[in-house]
Amino acid sequence: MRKQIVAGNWKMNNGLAESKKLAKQVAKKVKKAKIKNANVIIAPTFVSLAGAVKATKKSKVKVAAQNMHFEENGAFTGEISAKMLKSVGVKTVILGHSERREYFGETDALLAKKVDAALANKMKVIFCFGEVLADRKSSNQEAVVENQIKNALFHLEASAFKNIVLAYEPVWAIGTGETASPEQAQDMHAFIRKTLADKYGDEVANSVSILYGGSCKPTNAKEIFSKPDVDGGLIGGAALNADDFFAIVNAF
Ligand SMILES: O=C[C@H](O)COP(=O)(O)O
Repeated sequence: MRKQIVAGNWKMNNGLAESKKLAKQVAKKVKKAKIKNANVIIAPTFVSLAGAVKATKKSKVKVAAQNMHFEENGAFTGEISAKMLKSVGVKTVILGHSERREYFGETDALLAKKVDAALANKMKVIFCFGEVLADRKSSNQEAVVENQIKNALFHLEASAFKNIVLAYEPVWAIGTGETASPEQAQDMHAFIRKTLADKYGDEVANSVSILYGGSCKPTNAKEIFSKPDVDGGLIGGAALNADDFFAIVNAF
């Protein structure tokens, strides 16, 4: 059975104290509710990772980074490597978020290198992709998504997918309040699974969790998560409030 996952991407929000507080609140709620069927992940900024790891130590909540560099160390001012993330207890990293692609020029080729570095360091990857509004309007969304996946991931062996979670995030739905409809999400997730199956076979395709991201809220999560190929969510704004985030976790 595929893992059901709800991951909160805190983006550039919260200092250390707020991050520790929110991490503790999430951990407490997950523990109290004895959540078994959903894997819960939070992704604070780099400066709060160690604090969040400590704050969630006795819970099942995992901590992820929002980005990393593909090199181990060296003259890369402002960057953080996989080994550094692991040194503070972080074993999961979000790669390919549309904000990284748009504002920091991250390309599929660069992302392929980051994915390789994360996997070589035995980290888990939440790999994001998705089309912009113009692609959707021109019915080009499947071709765009297929290329993003192929370019960054299809050099990998099938076994690598044990450590990869995919996150489909239509850019037009991120932070806009405009969610993809459950049907749009399902159609795309089924297409993504077929793309994987064509290359790696059904066993791999059916084992990879595919998350939906983009204005996912307590009010719409249940309907989106009820679709057969949607295995959870990558949550932005609603992950900054413990009650809202937990309501989404509880949507399973
Ligand atoms: O990584 C999370 C996504 O960008 C979704 O953000 P949002 O829930 O604020 O739309």
